[in-house]
Amino acid sequence: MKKNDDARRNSQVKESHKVKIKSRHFDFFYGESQALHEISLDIHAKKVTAFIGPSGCGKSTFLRSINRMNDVIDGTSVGGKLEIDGINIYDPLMNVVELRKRVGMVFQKSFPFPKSIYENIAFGLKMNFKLSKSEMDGVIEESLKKAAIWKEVKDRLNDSALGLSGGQQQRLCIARAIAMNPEVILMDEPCSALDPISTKKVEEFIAEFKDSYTIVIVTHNMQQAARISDYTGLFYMGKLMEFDTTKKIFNNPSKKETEDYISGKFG
Ligand SMILES: Nc1ncnc2c1ncn2[C@@H]1O[C@H](COP(=O)(O)OP(=O)(O)OP(=O)(O)O)[C@@H](O)[C@H]1O
Repeated sequence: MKKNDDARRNSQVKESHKVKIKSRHFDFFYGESQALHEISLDIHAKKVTAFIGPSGCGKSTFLRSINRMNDVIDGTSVGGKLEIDGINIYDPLMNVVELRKRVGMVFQKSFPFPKSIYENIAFGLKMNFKLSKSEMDGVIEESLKKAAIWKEVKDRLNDSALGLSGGQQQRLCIARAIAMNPEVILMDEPCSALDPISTKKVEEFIAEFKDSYTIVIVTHNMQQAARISDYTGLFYMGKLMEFDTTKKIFNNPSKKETEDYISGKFG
């Protein structure tokens, strides 16, 4: 009996370790205006989680809450609980710089620094790690390779990053994020400004490296959410309407609103 209990407890512990980010009754306010209401969900480690929903429903607000990107906006406040590895992200003792190292972000609009391709990645590395030149070169090459842009830039690392195409700039920003060796990568509509080929490259990056990172992506592209994610959450008017495996959400959602949104009846 004891053996069974131990086995069950061990499997429960293992199971709980798989949750990387845990949100319970999480509220978010811009001043007086409440943008998120009681968001409760588990984001699983080393899985891809997609957030979908009509414009203004709070997807980006929730995403940006995970690495406290919203802190820079005056007058914001939160309620409820948001944890990473069991630690409250909003604990006053949380080191936000460390948090953002662990939780990297790729934005809708890529914004490389007006520096060389090399410096775009080296900048953050120099600020955060003590690396020799050859170690730095190694990390930069590896990050650019993972982001599937190495072949295009390897002979022009000292050229300005602003000379790259939009799709290349977005992949450079992904390389910049992964160079910091994050545990979580937040992607806020990373493909919305990209052509289909660049979009495919970003999706290939996600598919290839999803076992190495916990990826959370906001997308308006329903097919993209269905293609690349393991879990999907539908936000609607600041609430989480439904959260489940992507398979369930797209094939057999529990709520009529989810079905209507997915089939394009509203949004
Ligand atoms: N900086 C801000 N100050 C005040 N209100 C904001 C701010 N940013 C967002 N909001 C409001 O919070 C709500 C949620 O916005 P959010 O950007 O999270 O939605 P979204 O689902 O990501 O939308 P979209 O798909 O259009 O990007 C909206 O009502 C929006 O107007």
